[in-house]
Amino acid sequence: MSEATWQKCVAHLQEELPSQHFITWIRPLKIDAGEGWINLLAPNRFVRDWVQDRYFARIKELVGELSAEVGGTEVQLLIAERQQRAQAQSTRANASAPAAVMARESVHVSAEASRDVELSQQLPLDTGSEPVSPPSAPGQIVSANGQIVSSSPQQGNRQVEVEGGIRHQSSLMDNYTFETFVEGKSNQLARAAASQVAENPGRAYNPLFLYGGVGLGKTHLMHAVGNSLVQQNPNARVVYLHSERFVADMVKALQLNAINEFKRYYRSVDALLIDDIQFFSGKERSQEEFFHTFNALLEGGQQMILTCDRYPKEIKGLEERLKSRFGWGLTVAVEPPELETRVAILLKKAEQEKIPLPSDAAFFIAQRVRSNVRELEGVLKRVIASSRFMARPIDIPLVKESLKDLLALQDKQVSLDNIQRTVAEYYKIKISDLMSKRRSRSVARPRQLAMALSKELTNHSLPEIGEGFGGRDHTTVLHACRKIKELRDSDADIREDYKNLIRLLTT
Ligand SMILES: Nc1ncnc2c1ncn2[C@@H]1O[C@H](COP(=O)(O)OP(=O)(O)OP(=O)(O)O)[C@@H](O)[C@H]1O
Repeated sequence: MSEATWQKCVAHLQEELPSQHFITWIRPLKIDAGEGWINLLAPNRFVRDWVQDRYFARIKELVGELSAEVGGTEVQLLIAERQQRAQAQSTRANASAPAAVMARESVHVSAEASRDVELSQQLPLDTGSEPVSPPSAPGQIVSANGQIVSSSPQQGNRQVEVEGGIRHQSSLMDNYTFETFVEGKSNQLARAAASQVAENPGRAYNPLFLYGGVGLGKTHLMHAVGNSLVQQNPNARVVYLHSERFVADMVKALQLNAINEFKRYYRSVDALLIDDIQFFSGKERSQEEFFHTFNALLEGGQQMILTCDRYPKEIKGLEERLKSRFGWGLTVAVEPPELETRVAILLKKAEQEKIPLPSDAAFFIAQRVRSNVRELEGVLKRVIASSRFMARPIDIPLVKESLKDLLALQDKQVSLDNIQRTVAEYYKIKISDLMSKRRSRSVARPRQLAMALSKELTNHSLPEIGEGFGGRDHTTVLHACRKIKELRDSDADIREDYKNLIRLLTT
């Protein structure tokens, strides 16, 4: 392999890649070549890993084609850091241990890097306020023509075919769209805010901060915005990553003295989506870096969407200045979906799977799986699997059969007694008050709540519940359920009480 052939390869890459990517990753490569082998020498381990992960396959392909054109033999390609040259040569001399060996090594480096911040805190602090400049890309996944940039390969991992012929991975989950997101009271505001952001990135709400418990659709909404931005503008540089990945990238960049590339990369995006920012908690160096990134993006009018499992002010170990900045845009809660939304989600997911799901079966499942949507999806998958396995259509008997263990556990946990005891304790009244005929508000409201909870959390029929509450008629129970539903919409205290009681009874 001659220098001239390598230069041809470089020329191809220059055409295929966005210029900033070419300048950052390809141009610094030097070669060391001989008959039948070529060793790419990267200035540091960081560039080596990056090229290894994103460009190596394409380079290999080009080198093969170009050597064949000049009648050369098969070329063995390696990549190493410049200082590892001797080692790489000895590897080469010893055996044919090319790309794969190096590739494995790069995976190892990433894992090492995620050891996090204890290490990074010993490293020099760079307050980093240099201007935004063209992208380079630590630990990220970049499309060949820059049209999608995303991160965190453990996410979507879908292959994207892009102009220029290089295949890259993008981690925007393409099924997490607005179309596949079911709207209900619990997520209405978050859904509306996300659509606004998708329509007016950088202007509507910046940052958009979504918070709420696990598995409630925050990540889904975030990706929906990202997908929408890319759909509207295929050149939009949308970066999605988990906050742990941000930390790991930063640690790695510090270790490898490539912090400026790290900064440039994160500050050059059109939209930065960071999931589960509670992981920044206690990681001071990452917070420092993120703070500067945050400011640069905000100043540049680039959109940020952040998710967290709690309200920003409640994140312990997070700097006050970050907490206050998170509130500069819009902070919206995503709540656990109510029964009707759970049913709608199940029906939608079944439709996506092209499996008929009768609404009574959907209702049956939704009444029993209340904690979050991820769990709901898991249960539906189980039911679908049973249906396929037994070659039977989904109906309530099949659902009961496939969820036998789960239902048995639930029946044990939530009983009328349990509900009555919990409600009485919560309102500091006597259980006998719940059974009594007393009509004063301080007793009647808790009683109605307890009845509504019994309908929601147990499999008892209305007459059975009435019976369990001092022998009342089923219409009284029905009235209680309707009243509580109405109050949950109009009265914040009742809404809060209901939510707290559900939590007390189900966790
Ligand atoms: N309203 C919804 N409509 C359709 N699917 C939903 C909805 N809410 C959640 N999901 C689905 O539930 C699963 C979990 O959602 P997601 O990962 O977005 O939750 P999350 O709030 O980000 O949770 P975590 O904090 O655990 O990451 C996903 O498969 C998502 O598609």
